[in-house]
Amino acid sequence: MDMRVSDLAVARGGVTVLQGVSFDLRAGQAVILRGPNGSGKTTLLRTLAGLQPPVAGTIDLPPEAAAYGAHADGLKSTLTVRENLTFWAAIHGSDAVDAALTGMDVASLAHRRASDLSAGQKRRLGLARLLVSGRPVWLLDEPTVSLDVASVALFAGVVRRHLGGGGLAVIATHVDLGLPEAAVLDLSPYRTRIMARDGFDEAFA
Ligand SMILES: Nc1ncnc2c1ncn2[C@@H]1O[C@H](COP(=O)(O)OP(=O)(O)OP(=O)(O)O)[C@@H](O)[C@H]1O
Repeated sequence: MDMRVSDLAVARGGVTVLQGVSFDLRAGQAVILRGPNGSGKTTLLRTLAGLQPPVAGTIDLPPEAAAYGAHADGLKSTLTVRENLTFWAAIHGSDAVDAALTGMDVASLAHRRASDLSAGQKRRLGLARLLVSGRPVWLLDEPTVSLDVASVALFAGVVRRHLGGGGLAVIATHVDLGLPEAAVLDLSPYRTRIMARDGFDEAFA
């Protein structure tokens, strides 16, 4: 599985925020997206995930290949941890619930309702969803928000194993994940002039 992004332009609220974004990822490779707040990282990830169309350019990636880990954890609050993963496993036709519970260290919380978890525990459960998706391309938006140092390291290990198994990852993050093997793509040069000059307040006024 390869992913090729060519000359991509993406928009939010009708305003083009990034243009001319190109990168290639092969099996086992990851890229970290960097850029200041409001520079378009989430918009780019949403576009890569097929949630919104590009303004221009191409994304060579079948939408069903990608798992999108959004800012929000997307949990079913009334279901337990195990039920949440079982729900997603059924959707993806996966039997990896136990592996996901262990992988993101939520096995001891398996019978707790998602609504009763701490922010960091919810985030770990949200990331465990990636493991049951079985999808090769992970598109992750600030995956380590709310995670403590140990959980960031755990997550880095999960990503590394995913890459080791031939997976791909595109990760927007402001923190150092401890993945030195990942390429870094600074989005600043691709910000459109209106975004770079006026900032988002003006652009969306
Ligand atoms: N729903 C929306 N409607 C209109 N504009 C939006 C919407 N959501 C975000 N924007 C604007 O689109 C631009 C890009 O936002 P985006 O969320 O992609 O940036 P980001 O790089 O992910 O930021 P952050 O680092 O703060 O998460 C920003 O100027 C933002 O204000």
